[in-house]
Order: sequence, then C-alpha cells, then structure tokens
Amino acid sequence: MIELRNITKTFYKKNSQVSALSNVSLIVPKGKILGVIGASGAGKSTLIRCVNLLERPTSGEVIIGGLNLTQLAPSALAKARREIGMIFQHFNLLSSRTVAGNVAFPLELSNRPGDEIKKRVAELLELVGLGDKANEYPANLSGGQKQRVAIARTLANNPRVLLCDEATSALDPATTLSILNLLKDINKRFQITILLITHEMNVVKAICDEVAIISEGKLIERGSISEVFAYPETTIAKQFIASSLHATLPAEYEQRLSATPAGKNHPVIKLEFNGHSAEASILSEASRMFQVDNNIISAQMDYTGGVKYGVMLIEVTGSKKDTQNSLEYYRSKHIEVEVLGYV
Ligand SMILES: Nc1ncnc2c1ncn2[C@@H]1O[C@H](COP(=O)(O)OP(=O)(O)OP(=O)(O)O)[C@@H](O)[C@H]1O
Repeated sequence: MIELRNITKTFYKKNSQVSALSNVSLIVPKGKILGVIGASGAGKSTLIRCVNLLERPTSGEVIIGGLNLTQLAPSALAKARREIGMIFQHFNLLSSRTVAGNVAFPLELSNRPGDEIKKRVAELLELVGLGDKANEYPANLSGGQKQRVAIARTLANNPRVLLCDEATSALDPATTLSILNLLKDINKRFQITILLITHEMNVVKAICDEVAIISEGKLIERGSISEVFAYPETTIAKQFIASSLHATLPAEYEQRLSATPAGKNHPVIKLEFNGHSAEASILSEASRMFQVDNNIISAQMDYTGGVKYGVMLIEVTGSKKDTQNSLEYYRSKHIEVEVLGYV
C-alpha cells in the first residue's frame, strides 16, 4: 500500500546542505502497521512528510496504492492526498471551530451535502468516543481528547493510509495507550495501513507489526517486532530496546553502591538477555555450579515470537572466584553482563 523507492532528501541552505534522507526504501503492505523509530534529527519527520509529498523528495519515488505520487500533476496529487490521512503531535485543530466543526471541515472541503456531513460527523465522534463533546471547543479538551478529534477528522474522507507523526508524544502514558488502542482498532476495523514515526520503542511494541530503525537519514534495520526485539543487530536497535525495558536500581541500593569492592564483595550485576541468550533459569544453574546466591533486585523480561528477552538486576553473594566464574558463565551463554557496583 505504501512504497518508498530510493528516497533521498537534501535540504540546501545558503552555504551548506543537510542530507536528511539517503536512499530510503520501504514497503508497508495493506492493513499493516509499520513503526519507524529513530533519535532526534534522524530524519523521521522528513520521511513521513515525504510520503504525502508535504516534503518533496530530492530523488526517489513514492507509490501509494499503486499510484506513483511523484509523477502526478497537482490536481491528481490533491485527489490522491485525500486518501492519505495524517495526525500530528500537536493535533493541529482549528481553535475557532467546535469539535464537530473540526471533523466536518474536510467534508465541507469535499463539498458534501449538509445532512450527510452531520450524519458522518456524529458517526465519527461516536467511533472515537467523543459523542458527547460535539459542541465543545478544542481549548476545553484534554490532549487525548484533542487527538481523538484529530483522528475523527482524518478518517472523515475514508483514507486508505494513515500517517502518524509522533501522535502520542505529547500525551501521558495512560492516554498514549488509549490512543494507540484506538489506532489499532481503526487499523483492524477499516484495514487502514498505518505508518507511524516515534522515538519510543514502547509505542512500536504496543501496536506495530513491523519496525524500521532510522539513523542519520538511513534505514539501518527492519523486521517484525519479535525479530528485532529478540535479535537486534545494530547498536541503535539495542539502545532503543534497552530504553523500553525498565529495571531500575531501588534508591536504597543506589545509595549503598560503591564503584569498587572496597571491602564489600557483593557485586550488583545487570544481565541483558536477547534471543541468543540462554533462558532465565540460567541463574539457578550458575547458583548450583558455582556456590553463588543470586538475589533478583529488579527485572523486566518479555516474551515475543517464542523467545524471552529483557533485563535483570541481581546481587551476587559468594566467594570472589565463584562470583567471577558465574559472570563468565553468563557471558558464555550470550548474556550481556555489566557490573554496576558493589554493596
Ligand atoms: N526544512 C528544513 N531545512 C533544513 N534542514 C532541515 C529541514 N527539516 C529538517 N532538516 C534537517 O534534516 C535532518 C532530519 O530532520 P527531521 O526533522 O526529519 O528529524 P527527526 O528524526 O524527525 O527529528 P525530531 O525527532 O527531533 O523531530 C535534521 O538534521 C534537520 O536539521
């Protein structure tokens, strides 16, 4: 449904040029959700804006539903764009119009009859759970409600594709989840293909079928959620996954932690498991083999596509030699081991 072929975008300034995208190609099949994740400045916004030609690529082709947008005349492009909805981080609602007025806006632009608009607006507001807010103004709504209005507005013309530009970045975690659930529901119900960009791996994990990682304007990794989470290849993918796992050291440990053993011989260890690592039962094995006790302080393990991955913070008690041997054993089982300090 969405195909980008060798997209390059260079911004030319007075005395310099910025290469925002180089040779990016990707495909999103009909009815699927692809998440593009990247750090600030990686090129995410430029990429998503190239899909509906809000930003014209310097070179390359954008094909939506078999139509090559890059070759269309302005009037045909305007028509094709109606099939591509977009929602933004800051909602972009018209503050002078009510909720119903905002949702009606694209229908008015398409010259639909008044009674049809009224019926469709009511239907859309019900769909996004705002049936009782039709006459409110955006200023009186919460962030989550504003995004629901924006979603209703973008669905008004029955788009086949929905582009989400950091759509949940301005929302708290609970509201983020409710908006992501709404997007997933829309995707399933209407078979709308979704391309979303985000800097949060949890967003990707919550609703995407596939993830692509962008860095310095290049797509550096791509795969199904379970593939990339269990077997990340690039350092950047590993960093994003680590940032979505929250195993934190309690404050009490943090205060007692010293950087060197200094008479304290219980190391606090961070263990990172990926699809290549042995199972978490490895702790019991190491305990039996090396006379060490492993006290789990905090852990977040996840399970996708038949493999476990995640992070664990443990305190190891045992002789210096046994402790060292147990750490070597974990490393030999493809678990990443980091000594955080000693307590
Ligand atoms: N209109 C523009 N003119 C010049 N340079 C631009 C323009 N838009 C983006 N850039 C540059 O292109 C690169 C990619 O920017 P882009 O906004 O796509 O990144 P991003 O991944 O969306 O970042 P963020 O998450 O911070 O929004 C950056 O170096 C940025 O400075």
